[in-house]
Amino acid sequence: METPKIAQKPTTITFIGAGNMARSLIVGLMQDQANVALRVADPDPLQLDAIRKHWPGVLTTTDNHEAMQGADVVVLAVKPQIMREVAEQLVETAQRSRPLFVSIAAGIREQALNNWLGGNLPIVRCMPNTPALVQTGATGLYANAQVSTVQRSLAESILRAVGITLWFEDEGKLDAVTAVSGSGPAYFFLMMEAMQAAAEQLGLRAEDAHLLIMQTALGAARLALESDDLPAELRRKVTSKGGTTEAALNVLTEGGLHGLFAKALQAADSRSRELAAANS
Ligand SMILES: NC(=O)C1=CN([C@@H]2O[C@H](COP(=O)(O)OP(=O)(O)OC[C@H]3O[C@@H](n4cnc5c(N)ncnc54)[C@H](OP(=O)(O)O)[C@@H]3O)[C@@H](O)[C@H]2O)C=CC1
Ligand SMILES: O=C(O)[C@@H]1CCC=N1
Repeated sequence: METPKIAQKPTTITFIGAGNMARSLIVGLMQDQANVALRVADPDPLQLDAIRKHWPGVLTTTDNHEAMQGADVVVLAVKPQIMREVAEQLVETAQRSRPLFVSIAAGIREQALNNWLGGNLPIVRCMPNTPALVQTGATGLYANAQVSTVQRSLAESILRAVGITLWFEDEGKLDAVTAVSGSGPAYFFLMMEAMQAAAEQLGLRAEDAHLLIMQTALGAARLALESDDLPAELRRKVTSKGGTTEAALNVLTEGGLHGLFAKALQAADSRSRELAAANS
């Protein structure tokens, strides 16, 4: 006879804000079939309708306070520029119910957020990325001193349901994480766009170019992840002396690709710090 499973109470997770990043996390979590009950609050009823249509089990509301009632975890997923206004409206509910807050906002420091929410609350700051949508996300996490061991595991299990996680003991490192993996998918998408345009200029049909580029990106990422070789060695293995790859790579290096990436990531890191300074 099959042993009956002990039904565990699902963890209630409330999302404040149902934009691009929150939806990636929500879809990833629903696909993971984790034992969670999701609630989502957003001012846009159309946004909420779209979520309910796909996931009828998700409770949606335009009222942030209602969504927070009895939640174990509250994910703050609004733009950094409006985080203060949103958080200050939640003080009463936050101090009464004291859930674990998880902020995904770029730049906003834990100390500032804690002050806006009334103080002395457990807060995990994290920097996820949109590939969470297909459970291939990468998230950097930082916990303040009020976060218990159980809450730390809880935050980690939520983000691990949609990809890999990495803890940082120094909150300042999250600016670099934002520049590398938070914004990172956009760099690869831009490269795909550029390769697509170039491939079409070479005479390939759009759909053929698209398929070749996507599979090559996937193959390169999987190879780099699974191989014992570092990317530099994998690159060398593609590059025959006097061949086609060498011709292309010369153009990219002479065009200053390394310097461009250094400047681009520096700009993202600086912007994250600026957002922190403007909201401290
Ligand atoms: N996009 C990404 O790849 C990543 C984003 N982040 C972070 O995630 C956060 C959200 O970014 P993103 O998803 O891109 O932005 P979006 O603008 O797509 O999402 C923000 C959502 O918050 C809603 N909102 C506005 N005001 C309120 C309010 N008072 N209460 C509840 N919800 C509200 C917005 O509604 P409306 O549109 O109607 O104003 C919108 O749906 C940011 O802090 C960002 O730094 C972190 C990692 C990656
Ligand atoms: O562009 C942004 O500010 C957010 C944070 C990382 C990705 N998107």
